[in-house]
Amino acid sequence: MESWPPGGSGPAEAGRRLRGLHGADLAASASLLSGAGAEAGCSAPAVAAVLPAGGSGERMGVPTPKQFCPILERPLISYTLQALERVSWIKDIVVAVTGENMEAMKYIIQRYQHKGISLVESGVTRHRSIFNGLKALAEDQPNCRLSKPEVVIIHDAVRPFVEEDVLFKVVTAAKEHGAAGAIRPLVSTVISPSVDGCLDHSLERVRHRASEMPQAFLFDVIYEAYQQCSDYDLEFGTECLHLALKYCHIKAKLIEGSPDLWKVTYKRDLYAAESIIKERISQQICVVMDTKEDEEHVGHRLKEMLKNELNHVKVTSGRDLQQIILEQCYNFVCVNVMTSDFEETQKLLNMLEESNLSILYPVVVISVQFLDYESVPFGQKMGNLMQIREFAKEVKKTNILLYGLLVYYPQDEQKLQESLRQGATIIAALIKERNSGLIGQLLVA
Ligand SMILES: Nc1ccn([C@@H]2O[C@H](COP(=O)(O)OP(=O)(O)OP(=O)(O)O)[C@@H](O)[C@H]2O)c(=O)n1
Ligand SMILES: O=C(CO)[C@H](O)[C@H](O)COP(=O)(O)O
Repeated sequence: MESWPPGGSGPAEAGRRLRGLHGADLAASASLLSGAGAEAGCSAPAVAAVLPAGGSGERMGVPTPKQFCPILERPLISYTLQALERVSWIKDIVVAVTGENMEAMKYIIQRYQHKGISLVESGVTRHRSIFNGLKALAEDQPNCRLSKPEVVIIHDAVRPFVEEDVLFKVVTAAKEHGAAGAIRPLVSTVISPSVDGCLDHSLERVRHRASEMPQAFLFDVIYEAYQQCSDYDLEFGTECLHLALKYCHIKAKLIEGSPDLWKVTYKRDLYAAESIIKERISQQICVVMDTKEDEEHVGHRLKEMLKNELNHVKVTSGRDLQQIILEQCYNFVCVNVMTSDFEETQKLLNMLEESNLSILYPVVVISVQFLDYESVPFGQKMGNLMQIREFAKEVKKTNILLYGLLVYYPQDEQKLQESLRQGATIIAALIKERNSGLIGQLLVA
């Protein structure tokens, strides 16, 4: 059985999971859930999640249902699954998809190595899809391989940025109150039009909230509500918390959620989601050198320049590459001062390929060479460096984006400073943009 509070597995995983959880919240919730014994790692409530993913995404206005739209070449739903499956105390995840998309969903699970996912057929409305997911978890179903959880999380497949802390809060609150859901302040005021298209009345914005996801329920409460509810509710309802109130008299606890919980609905939301993901995977850059670092070293100076250029980003040295890969750093700058080939870059690429790091996100590798006209003739240098195109094509197959950067290395200190600054700007742009159209290019600073 999983230990509670969450985060009881391997150190790297645990570190990742616990980010964003606050000690006081954890302690309070742990004791709330289980009485004494929080410090000893007491038993967790059995928690499962149901993800409705059977919609057609009409408002998105593209033929592909939005949950399958690619973001950095990976379907949106895979990000949501990733966010839920990394939470160790969620035992089962049930995804409701249309029969038509069942095979595509199976492929996504296999391709991105998702674990603990069960599929059920969705219904013609969101409520019906959720009900199908709940049925799969209920005890009274024949041939059911899933076990009935104490608490069930309901979360839209198209809300990829759900964090463990909000899941933890809704589950904890559901255990106490029977139901709980994330809310956000309203962005716009809600008004009611009359039949003639004129304003009937408007709501006082500060007194209302937008209901978001995730929501969590005692399983028996929400299952009972779905069993009791009318066809009208199943057809036109949009709020699970409302069903718990209407049919089980449960007043849901409302939990303040983060702005990233919004539901991907329109095309612009895909662009926003892509930007958030790019931003998140660009927070750490590992600089690998082909020589020992010292302060005067041109590679070291480039690294310092990079730190100045990206002052919110963690720039580390690649001394322990295995560890850095394990910590999920997605950006590598391979600085070649002593050599003018790709030996070091190739070693790094091999390690990355073996690690499978790039299964979920594109990994950027920038191979930096210095151009000193006085020691190596330009033509000879270029001849070597053009091989980068072939390497780049090869590693692109495993989702590694390889770029080349040639930094001019003049004797004049001021000019050198300028080309290092330019190099750092190019590196920052390549990492931020992750443009697969530019792979294999040799950019010059
Ligand atoms: N019959 C349906 C309809 C919706 N959903 C899911 O419910 C979530 C939230 O619904 P919504 O944003 O409305 O999705 P769509 O119905 O696909 O979008 P639209 O209303 O624009 O058509 C989505 O993950 C969607 O796939 C579902 O499982 N089954
Ligand atoms: O925001 C929500 C919480 O209640 C639901 O995600 C929303 O109601 C889904 O409804 P629709 O399918 O109409 O977008």
